[in-house]
Amino acid sequence: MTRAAYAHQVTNKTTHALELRDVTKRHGAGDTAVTALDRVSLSIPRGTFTAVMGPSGSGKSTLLHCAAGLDRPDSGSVVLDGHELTDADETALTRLRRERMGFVFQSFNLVPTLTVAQNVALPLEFAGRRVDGPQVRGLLARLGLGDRLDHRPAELSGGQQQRVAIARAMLSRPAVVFADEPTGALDTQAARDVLRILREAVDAGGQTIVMVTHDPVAGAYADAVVFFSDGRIVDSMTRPDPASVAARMARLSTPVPQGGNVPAAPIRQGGVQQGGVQQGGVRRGGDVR
Ligand SMILES: Nc1ncnc2c1ncn2[C@@H]1O[C@H](COP(=O)(O)OP(=O)(O)OP(=O)(O)O)[C@@H](O)[C@H]1O
Repeated sequence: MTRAAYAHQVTNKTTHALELRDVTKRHGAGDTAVTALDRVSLSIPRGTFTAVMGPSGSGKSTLLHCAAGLDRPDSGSVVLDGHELTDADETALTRLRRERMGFVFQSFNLVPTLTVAQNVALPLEFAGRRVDGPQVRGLLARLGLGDRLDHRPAELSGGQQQRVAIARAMLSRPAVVFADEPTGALDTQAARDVLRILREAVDAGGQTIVMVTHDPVAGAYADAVVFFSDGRIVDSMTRPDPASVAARMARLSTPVPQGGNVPAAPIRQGGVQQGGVQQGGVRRGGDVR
């Protein structure tokens, strides 16, 4: 999908693949309780690539876990592909994860005893769905792994293993692919290859990707970057470039001087809408909860 089509699509609210409304999640109890997500609202249109960034401990993983039904929010709503996750029981959540979500992790999480082709087919087999052999081979060939079908993960480079994991996540064309630091364990060239593949999956394949990353270069491959700090969305950026993302991250990571305020970048409310990451927390004055 072109960026113009992306901008057009966000005007239609029914096209959201994922919607979080006022999601709050606390970890622990009593004096040691941590509010990892503090009334977070976020809408992700279908066919878009969103990066989630922020300092360590800002709530990114908790967001991903709540969005994928791996963690239950204390309050608020999570709707994925039209299904409310917060009401669903464990069986329903497992089915939703198998049928409508794909996952890509930093550490690839391939099964070492299975071949590349078997790893890619595994989620469909778990879901009891027919595996289309030519489709698996075609997908792996497009990802440059056509001659690696019968290899085991240990016989592949890190970049190749991550491409297998991407094929595994995308084979069933899930409503949302969640990627948690997908380039974190890769060298620069392999990371670029993986990011290009993710970008292509959105542009040519119409996939929806939500990616947590610390890397401004990776974030710049997305259509929009959402910045977290202390469990809240504090900014977003459309058409990101590495320098702007790095500058914003640097400001978020700057410790607050005693009695002082963190210098905040102006929130570009129009830009938020255009980029398709719609935040329920945008107030009239343009600041974000
Ligand atoms: N299971 C848990 N029990 C207690 N506190 C937790 C738990 N998981 C996360 N936290 C706390 O919640 C806050 C948000 O954590 P989270 O892992 O979501 O942050 P993050 O932005 O993903 O961090 P990182 O970039 O370091 O992975 C942190 O203060 C963290 O210490």
